[in-house]
Amino acid sequence: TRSTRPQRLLAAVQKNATRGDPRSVVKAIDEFCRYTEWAMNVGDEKGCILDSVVSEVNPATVLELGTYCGYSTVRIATLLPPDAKLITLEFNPDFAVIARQVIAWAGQEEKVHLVEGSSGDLIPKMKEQFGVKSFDLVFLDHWKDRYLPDAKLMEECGLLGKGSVLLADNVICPGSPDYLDYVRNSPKYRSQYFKSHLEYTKVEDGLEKSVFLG
Ligand SMILES: CNc1ncnc2c1ncn2[C@@H]1O[C@H](/C=C/CNC(=O)c2cc(-c3ccc(F)cc3)cc(O)c2O)[C@H](F)[C@H]1O
Ligand SMILES: [Mg+2]
Repeated sequence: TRSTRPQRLLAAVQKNATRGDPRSVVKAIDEFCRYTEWAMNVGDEKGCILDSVVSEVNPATVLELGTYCGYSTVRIATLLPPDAKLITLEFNPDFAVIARQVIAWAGQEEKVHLVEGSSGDLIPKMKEQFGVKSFDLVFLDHWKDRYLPDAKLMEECGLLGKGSVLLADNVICPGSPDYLDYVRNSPKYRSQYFKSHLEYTKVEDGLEKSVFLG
């Protein structure tokens, strides 16, 4: 039967990227998505904004919601110190299988813990099961209607400390209006919009960076 888009993306990585070289993995995916087949990775333009926020926060613990093929997982992991931990959640097993191989090709397995399951089920287990006290950085890139409920769930589970940073993809396209309204108007957050474009297109999109004030 016909291959899936993630399978074709992985094949492009294994064909064009150098094993153990994360930058070549990122470049191979961006070229595949720009010139062969679009896929919903954060991409190169928004990826640079992601990189600058990761470098600024210099997080010891990171949570990513929505691994997909592992593109942003690799971008983030590459910038983390060796003892830092990146937990990424993905509930589609077919995507998880691909993401694990992309992360391995980039040589980032040590820093990445890909957990299969739903954020709604796993967030409440972060403390006891993964020994996480709080997350220094959370990258939200899963179903857009789940950004708000999961942000509130992380608050309720005590996973956000003073200074924790939420960075959300796609706040314009496809958009997450209820989340945007919440973080921009809640006294618990200081929020900032980074205008950019939808990956590999000229359509407007952007990232919202929201610092939890505790
Ligand atoms: C709900 N809890 C979840 N827990 C674990 N994994 C999850 C959960 N929910 C989803 N996943 C997992 O996270 C991923 C979901 C990514 C969704 N992303 C998008 O839809 C998305 C869409 C566009 C887009 C823009 C314009 C257009 F014309 C078409 C598409 C652009 C983007 O950058 C996106 O990120 C994965 F697929 C799903 O299994
Ligand atoms: Mg996205």
